[in-house]
Amino acid sequence: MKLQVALDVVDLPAALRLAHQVAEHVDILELGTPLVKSVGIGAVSAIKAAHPDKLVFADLKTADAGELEAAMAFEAGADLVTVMGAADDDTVRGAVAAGRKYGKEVVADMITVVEDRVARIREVAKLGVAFVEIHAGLDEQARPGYTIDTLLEDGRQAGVPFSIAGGIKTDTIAAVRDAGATVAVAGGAIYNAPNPTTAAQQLKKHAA
Ligand SMILES: O=C(CO)[C@H](O)[C@H](O)COP(=O)(O)O
Repeated sequence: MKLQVALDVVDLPAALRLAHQVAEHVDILELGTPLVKSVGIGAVSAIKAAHPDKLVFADLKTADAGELEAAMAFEAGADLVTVMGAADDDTVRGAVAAGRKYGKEVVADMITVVEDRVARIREVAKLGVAFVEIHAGLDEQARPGYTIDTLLEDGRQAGVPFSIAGGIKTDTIAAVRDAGATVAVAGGAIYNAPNPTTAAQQLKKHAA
């Protein structure tokens, strides 16, 4: 299972600093949606230039104009880009078409899809995405009683390649691996840690 760090900071120096602190222990460097909105698509190029040996993931969460937005990320140097799994099928198809053109990959982010999630995961998988990200966003995580258990159960049932995002920590990452995820995404557990390097190292260790 790969470890993906979500660089959920809002300025480029902070993103470069965090990437530098954790790169040794992670496989994928994700530019979080707020970072891209704050800095612009050029942030993708800056992270890729600093870490050409890492997969760079642009979390655009595209909701429309899939081909155009995915192409922007790939032109900037992204290896993977997200499109909303809740978007129109043609938006997902458009992003996938851009992926084929650039030889890069598209991930369907299932954030906000809660009802019939397994059925929608299977539908978007057929549209040609590399994998789906089964995801509880920060607002959902903040609700009382939140756990990642339903994400893991849907991953087990879906029967397609998936990643998990939703507040993964050192005490839950092994369950993510055991559910069969190809990628575990961790944001807050790393960027909120007193020592992000140690946090990334510990997550990688618990995922092994
Ligand atoms: O895309 C995101 C929020 O929409 C986050 O990057 C993702 O949820 C990972 O961060 P965390 O581990 O803090 O949940």
